[in-house]
Amino acid sequence: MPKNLDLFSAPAQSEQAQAAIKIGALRRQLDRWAHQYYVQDAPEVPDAEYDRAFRALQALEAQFPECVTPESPTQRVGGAPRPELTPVRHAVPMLSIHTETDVSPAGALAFDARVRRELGLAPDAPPVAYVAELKFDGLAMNLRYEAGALVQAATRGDGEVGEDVTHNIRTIRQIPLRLPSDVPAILEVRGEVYMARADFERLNEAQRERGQKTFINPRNTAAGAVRQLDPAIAAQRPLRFFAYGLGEVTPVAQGGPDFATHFDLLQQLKQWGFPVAAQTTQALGASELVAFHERIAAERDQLPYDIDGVVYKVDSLALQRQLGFKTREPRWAVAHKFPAQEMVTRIEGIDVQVGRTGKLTPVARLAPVFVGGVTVTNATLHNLFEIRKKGVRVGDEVIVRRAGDVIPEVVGVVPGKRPSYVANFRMPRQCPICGSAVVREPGEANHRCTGGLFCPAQRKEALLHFAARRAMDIDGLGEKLVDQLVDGAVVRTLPDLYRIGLVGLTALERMGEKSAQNLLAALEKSKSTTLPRFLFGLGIRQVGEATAKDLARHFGSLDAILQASTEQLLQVRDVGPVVAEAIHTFLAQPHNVEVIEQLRACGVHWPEGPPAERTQLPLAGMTVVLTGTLPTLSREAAKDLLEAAGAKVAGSVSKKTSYVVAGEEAGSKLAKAQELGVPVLDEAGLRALLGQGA
Ligand SMILES: NC(=O)c1ccc[n+]([C@@H]2O[C@H](COP(=O)([O-])OP(=O)(O)OC[C@H]3O[C@@H](n4cnc5c(N)ncnc54)[C@H](O)[C@@H]3O)[C@@H](O)[C@H]2O)c1
Ligand SMILES: [Zn+2]
Repeated sequence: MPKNLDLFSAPAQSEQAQAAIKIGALRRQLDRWAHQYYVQDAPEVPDAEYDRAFRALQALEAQFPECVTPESPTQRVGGAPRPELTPVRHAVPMLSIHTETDVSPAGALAFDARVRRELGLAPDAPPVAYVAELKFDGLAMNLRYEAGALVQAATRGDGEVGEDVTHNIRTIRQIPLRLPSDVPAILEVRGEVYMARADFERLNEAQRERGQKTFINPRNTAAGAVRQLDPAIAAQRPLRFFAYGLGEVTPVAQGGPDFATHFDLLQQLKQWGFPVAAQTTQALGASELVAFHERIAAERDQLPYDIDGVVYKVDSLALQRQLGFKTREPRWAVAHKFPAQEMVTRIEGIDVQVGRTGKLTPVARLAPVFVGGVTVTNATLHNLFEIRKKGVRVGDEVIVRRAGDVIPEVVGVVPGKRPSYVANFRMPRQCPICGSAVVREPGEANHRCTGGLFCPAQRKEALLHFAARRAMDIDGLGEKLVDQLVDGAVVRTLPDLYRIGLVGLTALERMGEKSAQNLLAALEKSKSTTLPRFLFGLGIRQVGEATAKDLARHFGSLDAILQASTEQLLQVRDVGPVVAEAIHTFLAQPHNVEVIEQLRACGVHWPEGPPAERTQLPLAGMTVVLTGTLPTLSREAAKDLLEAAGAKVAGSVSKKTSYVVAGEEAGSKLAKAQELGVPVLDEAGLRALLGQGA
């Protein structure tokens, strides 16, 4: 195409005008995001998204330097301080750090090359000494000590003026309030306040249980806590600290410390009682920086806190001074990032998974996204309430977080990107695995499958629970064997357990004839049980050992329980509406009743009696304490017998104790009984009391 010289006589002009429009748009976008991030502690987009726009702006400004203004986000640090907090002017500005976003070793090579060039080093000059550190993902803090006492803690703010947050920082145990006597008169320690991942997960778990809004990530949670007005709230958020540098310090001429290297300075900080990350190390030349980056990238998931990269600093403080600063960043340091732990992607669908305990978890199917170093296609949405709170719908662009070995989760929706109308997600009313009714108990955030024993998703858990010592007490039926039995389709439901024969068992891998015989004997023995153990073993939600005992005592027989209405269930001691409803729902599922009938048909049996309402139990009102080892009865068995007879079994002896049953090696409880004059029985005496003869 021939050039039209007339029409394009001023191409630079229009190109620049176009660039100016783009620059304006990027700055507005970045300013909005930075406000949400730095001032509100509630980012709208992941860092990777912010960084991309930031780099686009930097590239345009590099091309059109006349468009650069001091207000541009590329020329400034952080965000405006919160007006409710007292402003603090930093004695030494708190800067940003130049970021190498190239996650390959090239990032370190580029930094080393720049340092060498700026120091005017010849190509054959020896390698530069660096310190390699972790880049903690928290918020920067300046701790000012005067005469060894913490007098002020301030955030970075816009780098010149930060916020006074001393009231909150005092609640962080890792930050010393007093320093040893050898510290300089003025000492400002700089470092990062952060929240450990496990603490963050626990905090969110608690929020979820209370049906309250969850936090997006540890960084913003830590920043939000530090910038609270109320120190009580900050004190409830478990915050931690790592030191990585200094601010103002008493000058050498006035007796201040004279460090030669950054590394020496960090060692001194450690001595004075500040936490310094163990990974911090000296590194010689670009090759050792690359090795550090690789090593930490591999360790990153195992670290107990989030890092978003590593930081390299020129070790010699003299060389640092020689290199100096650019507008917003030192020339002697660089941040070398790792793959982002939060990314934006689209939700293509929402599936529902059923866990081992019957909990239904909505899981987002995602357009594949590279996050936290792996490609992620699914992320948990936790439960229906989380979905509603976050306003997540299919088709939405969402922020996905994957940090450490925590399962990837959807933390929020990117606003303003929703496609045309999409219906709200609904929980299925039937379990997607077994078709049983799905319920949500009052006050619970989670939906659950009521299938219990019948639900394949819950089979292994149900079998283990049934076999447990306090339930049917099937010796030798542990996790590994249950896995084998279920995975090999040998056992589908509880009654199948009593149908496996020697042939079926010895066919299993690693199962010798002797162990098979032992298991069969244990199964046979378990058939003779008690009603409370059997009820507990069924794994009905809300029915623990104590409730199982109350139910058995109250109704006397299984059939009476099976026929009980919710109202009748409510008459049982300690059974409230939630428990009654759980029992009723369980027993209303025909397949659960079927399992019970089959177990009885297999020979599982227990002594039954008349309901407690009509007969006064022989030991009602008595309190008995067990101590020492009885000749034939186990502690559990003695307790079962006593409770079945209406006695209460207590853990300590008092004046109100009716009897102490003492076996061999009885200790202080026996002594106490004698001291208080409480009657003491041996096993024979116990059996007599129970009316079973000696
Ligand atoms: N998601 C958003 O909307 C949004 C908005 C604004 C900024 N951001 C994010 O904030 C970051 C940019 O902010 P920045 O200018 O504060 O730079 P930066 O956070 O990338 O680097 C400077 C900071 O690193 C921290 N740091 C951690 N370990 C350190 C160590 N060992 N030595 C020294 N400093 C260490 C300090 O707090 C320091 O202030 C980017 O990651 C950006 O993505 C995100
Ligand atoms: Zn189910």
